[in-house]
Amino acid sequence: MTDILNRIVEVKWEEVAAAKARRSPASLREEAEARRGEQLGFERSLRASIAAGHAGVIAEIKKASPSKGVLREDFKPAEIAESYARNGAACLSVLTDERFFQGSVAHLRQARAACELPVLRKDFMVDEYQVMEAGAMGADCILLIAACLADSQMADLEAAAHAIGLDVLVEVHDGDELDRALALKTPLVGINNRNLRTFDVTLDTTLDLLPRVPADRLLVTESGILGVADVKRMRDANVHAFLVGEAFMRAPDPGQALATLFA
Ligand SMILES: O=C(O)c1ccccc1NCC(=O)[C@H](O)[C@H](O)COP(=O)(O)O
Repeated sequence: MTDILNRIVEVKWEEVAAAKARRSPASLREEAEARRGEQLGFERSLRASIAAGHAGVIAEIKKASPSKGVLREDFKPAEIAESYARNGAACLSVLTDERFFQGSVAHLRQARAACELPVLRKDFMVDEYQVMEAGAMGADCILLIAACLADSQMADLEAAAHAIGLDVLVEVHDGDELDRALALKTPLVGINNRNLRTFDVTLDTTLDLLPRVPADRLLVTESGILGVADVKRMRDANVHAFLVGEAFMRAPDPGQALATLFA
């Protein structure tokens, strides 16, 4: 049976083909290249927050997810972004996938315009066209998920992102994916505590892989950070960068939830 990750990737290829028919890759690349230099420095902002003694929080803006359904009915990306910025987020992560997460490019644009924080385009990248879209829409960073990319695809997508000024967060879930991610140039390595095929979540994923992450990489623990005990467990293990979605999206004031979680 096709698992959800395979299904998402199939849909992404369909979307890319349709998008290329609407607008040529050359025209899109021109717009992305014209925006080179406008990026706010995703990695820089994370590192600055940590160097200042805070957690480096990538605060996510997502309306829904395949594992949890709708997380937030009252969904206003600009207000959420502004609240995150006021409450100490280092960066934003905005879902742009429509089919599975009810996200959109408009959400990213609204969030980016509402504050000064750098933004990750959170989507399932399979083709360089999507990287150019990210640059053109004003993203500062893209996500590469090792579970759905071959080595050569990851390297090509990373090179395309760097060429237009975007940072890259490479996401892994096990030792094999980590080895493959470490062959890339990017220092940003996300360890996803959620298995994207089964949806099982355990923070042990980060703790188990942590000793294998070289000191020159910036490790981001992703998913399943729900309470102060989770944050403490990670900080005690010397993990200082976090990608958090659900815990904030379910709160009446997402920024206030961030401040409480990382007090
Ligand atoms: O969240 C899902 O259900 C999901 C399913 C399939 C692929 C990716 C998925 N989520 C993406 C993420 O990893 C999270 O949005 C992100 O790490 C934040 O996680 P959380 O704090 O648990 O919302």
